[in-house]
This record gives sequence, structure tokens and C-alpha cells, in this order.
Amino acid sequence: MTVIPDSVPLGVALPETADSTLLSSLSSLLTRWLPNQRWFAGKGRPLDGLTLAAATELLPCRPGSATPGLLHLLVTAHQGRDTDCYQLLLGVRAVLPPALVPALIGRPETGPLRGCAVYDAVPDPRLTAVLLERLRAPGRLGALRFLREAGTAIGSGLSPRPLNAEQSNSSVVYGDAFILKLFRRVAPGSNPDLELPLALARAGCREVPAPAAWFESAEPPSGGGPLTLGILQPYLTGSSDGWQLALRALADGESFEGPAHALGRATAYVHTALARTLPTDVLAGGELAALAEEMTERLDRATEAVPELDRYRPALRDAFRAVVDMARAGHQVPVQRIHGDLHLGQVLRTGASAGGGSWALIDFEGEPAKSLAERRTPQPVLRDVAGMLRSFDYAAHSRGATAASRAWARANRRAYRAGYEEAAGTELRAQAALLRVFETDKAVYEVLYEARHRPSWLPIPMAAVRRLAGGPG
Ligand SMILES: Nc1ncnc2c1ncn2[C@@H]1O[C@H](COP(=O)(O)OP(=O)(O)O)[C@@H](O)[C@H]1O
Ligand SMILES: O=P(O)(O)O[C@H]1O[C@H](CO)[C@@H](O[C@H]2O[C@H](CO)[C@@H](O)[C@H](O)[C@H]2O)[C@H](O)[C@H]1O
Repeated sequence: MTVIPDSVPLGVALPETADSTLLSSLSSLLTRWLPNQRWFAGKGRPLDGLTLAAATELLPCRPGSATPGLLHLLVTAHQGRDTDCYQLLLGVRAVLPPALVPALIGRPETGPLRGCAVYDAVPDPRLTAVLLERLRAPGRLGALRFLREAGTAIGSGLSPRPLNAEQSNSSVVYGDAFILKLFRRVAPGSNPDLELPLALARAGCREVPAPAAWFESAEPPSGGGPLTLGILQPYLTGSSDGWQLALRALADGESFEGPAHALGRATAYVHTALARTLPTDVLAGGELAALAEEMTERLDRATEAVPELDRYRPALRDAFRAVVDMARAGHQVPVQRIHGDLHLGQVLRTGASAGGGSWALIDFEGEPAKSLAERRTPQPVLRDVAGMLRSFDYAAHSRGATAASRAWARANRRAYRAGYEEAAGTELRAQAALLRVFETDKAVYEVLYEARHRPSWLPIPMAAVRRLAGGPG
């Protein structure tokens, strides 16, 4: 791009004049491409337009050059009154190799990149290698700041490959040693997916992969703090996620109670370490009433999207009222930072083939639909426990709700609770009413999630809603 002098090697913020020409030339291509991405959060609503929040050239983009360029953009998507900021990493080449053709976004007809192939850079190892180099050498580059945890060794020359998982974000694995998670929808303020694992690792908790390096963008003029953009952490080679393992055990007619028990213990260790390291509080009186109100509102929103929920609404509202009764009876509920969206897909088991195995919790972002402020608010630990209990129910139902699969789910739920109680030193039985409230709230969340993302899965949380509302399961 002509605005960048040859002498600037890497990472420059584009001058504002270049920003506006750049975006106007890319705008129509990105407006078509963005809504089709798995991670685009505003599906089903028209995209009215895009504005550019920040642009940084990580590798020079020169039309006609044989070497690829790399542009880092933060763009704001406008949908009615809603705005969301997305992180885009764009490759720029004169000629696109066949392997990268599926990543093509388009060829701008005007502006500084006229005629170049502009594409999603995540599948291009030549470009993602640059990100690792930047993370190895902390410092500021244009609008971006690269940081590294003291005392971590990050090797050079590790070959990158994109992780081909259905994800809310995009990840790149480097030589099976590290994984870089690139957040797609970003917001000002520290992302709990960095904040919590960093605090846990620094506190010596071994149940999370420790962040090794990360990068962020400067605080926007509207405030709120820097935006967390990407996190590099050790790649747990040979691990399998809990969802795959549970389904395999179910299909093979094998018990999963040992791993479920260990998972309960791992969850408790993480909770205990979080309570030791980060602020805690208690909810009482009006705050408990507000919690019930929040759950009721979520139920009302879900009912608007899934009218089938309406017949269960009175019973579910009654269930939430248990929290108001607790408030009236003068109960206090401890709250602390938690995982926020714990399920079998968020836990990785390593070393299982050697007979032992240990669990690691990943993806501390919280429920994707909640704002960053909501996700960072201290919560009762039972929210996480309930999430995992629901997940055993999901696994069983995804293979047909037979008597055997239901018994399998019950046994694993019991084992998970027992492991948790043992390691946390708490009696979950004494909190059964509140645990049921959180399971109910999670099932309502899942109804809305499935209706939006995977309608064919809707019967799974609907069956739970029916059961929790007092009907047959
Ligand atoms: N440290 C890790 N080691 C090995 N695999 C990982 C690691 N972190 C994430 N993964 C893999 O990447 C997938 C997506 O990671 P996750 O943090 O859940 O991203 P997203 O928020 O985009 O869903 C996980 O399901 C897991 O398969
Ligand atoms: O992993 P994410 O943070 O993107 O979480 C969202 O998607 C999950 C599905 O991938 C969804 O989890 C639900 O389905 C799981 C099986 O696929 C099941 O194990 C969970 O118990 C169930 O909640 C999660 O709710 C959603 O936030």
C-alpha cells in the first residue's frame, strides 16, 4: 500500500486518510462476507454497514508484490441500533494459491488494494507465522500491543495450522506446542478468557492451560479499557474433549463415572482457586430477588422465540421464586468468579490413554450472548455445577432418551456431584433447591440457544424443561 514507506518493516497504524479509503474499498466485500461467518453474532438481522475502528498493517500490503501482506482490522458492524466490533485478519496477495481460494473475500475494484486478492488470513500459515513472531517479541505495533507472561518460553519457527473446529472464535495451532485463540467479536475490557486463566495459573492452579502471551488493542476513545484480541496458550496434545469422551463411553456401554468424578474434583479446584484469588461477595435480599427477576426475564425472552415454552412458564416462574423465598428467609448466597458456560465441550482430558488422565477447563469467556460486564460479575458456583449436570443429560439424550441412557446420565451426574463435594468440602445436597433453579435457568438458556443455532437439538433442552416444570422427563 503506497501510504506505508518501505523503511517501516512491520506493524504500522495506517494514517486516518488511508483508513477511510481502505474501508470504503473493502466495505461491500466485507458486508457480504461477514454475515456468512460462523462467528458472526448478528445472524438473522440485516447488516446496515461497517465502520473502521482501527487498522494496522502487520506485513506491508503492496499491490503487485510477490510477498503476501497482512492487515489487522477492527470493524464495527451496525445492525439497527446494535453495534458489534469484530476482529479481522486479512491477507492480501496478487495471486491466491489454490489452497487459500476458499478463504477469498474478494478483489476490491477501487482503492489502495485494487485488484488484489483479499482473504481471511487464518488459514494462511505464512501470515499466522507472523502473529507468533509478534507474540514472541512483546511491544506495540500500530494500534496493537503484544504482551508475554514472564518466564514462558515460546519457540520460534513452529508451523501454524488452523484449527478446523466449529467455533465462536478462530484458533491456530503452532507445531502442536501452542494454540492461539483469535477472538472475533471483541469489546473493551479484559476478556475473562484471559483474566481467569491468568489469575488461576499465577495462583498455581494446574486445571487450566496457562496463557503464555496475548495481544490487545488500545482502549477506544469511548473508554472501557483495552480490547483482548488473542491468547496464546499451551496446546494439550493428544487431549480429547469431555463431550467426545462421554459420547464414546455411552456408545461403548462403558461407565464414565470415574472421569465424571474427577471432573467434579477439577471443577471444585478451579472454583476454590478463583475464590482465593479474585473478589468474592454474597447475595442477599434485593440482590437475590434481582437474580430471580433476571431468570424470569430470560424465560420471557426465550418464550417469545419458542412459544412452545409458554405452557411451562407458570411452573418455571414458580421454580425461580424459590430464590425470592430464600431472600425472604434471610439466606445469603456466596458469589465469586466462575467459568460461566461450563459443559462437557469445555473440558479437555489429557493422558487418559495411559490409564490416568487429568482434566483441564478451557474457554472461560462465559455465555456468548451476555455482555462482558455481565460475564465478569461474580456468580454462585452452582451455576457452573448446573451447567455440567445439564451436559450429562445432553450427552444421554443426544443418543436417544432410552432407560439405559437416562440411567447413564444419572450415574454420571451423581459421580460429578460427589467429586465436587469431596474437593470443595461442601454439601451440594444442602443446596439442592438452588441447584435446581440454576439447572432450570440453564435449560431455558439452552432452549433459546438451540432454537437460534441448532433447531434439531431443541427437543433435548425442551425435555429437561418439561421435567423441571414437574412433567414427565
Ligand atoms: N489448550 C488447548 N489444547 C488443545 N486443544 C484446545 C486447547 N484450547 C482449545 N482447544 C481446542 O479448541 C476448541 C475451541 O476452543 P475454545 O476455547 O472453546 O474456542 P471457542 O470459544 O471458539 O469455542 C476446543 O473445543 C478444543 O478442541
Ligand atoms: O461452547 P460455547 O461457548 O460456544 O457454548 C455454546 O455452545 C454449546 C454447544 O456447542 C452449548 O452447549 C450445549 O450443547 C452441548 C453439546 O453440544 C452440551 O454439552 C451443553 O450442556 C449444552 O448447554 C452452550 O450452551 C452454548 O453456550
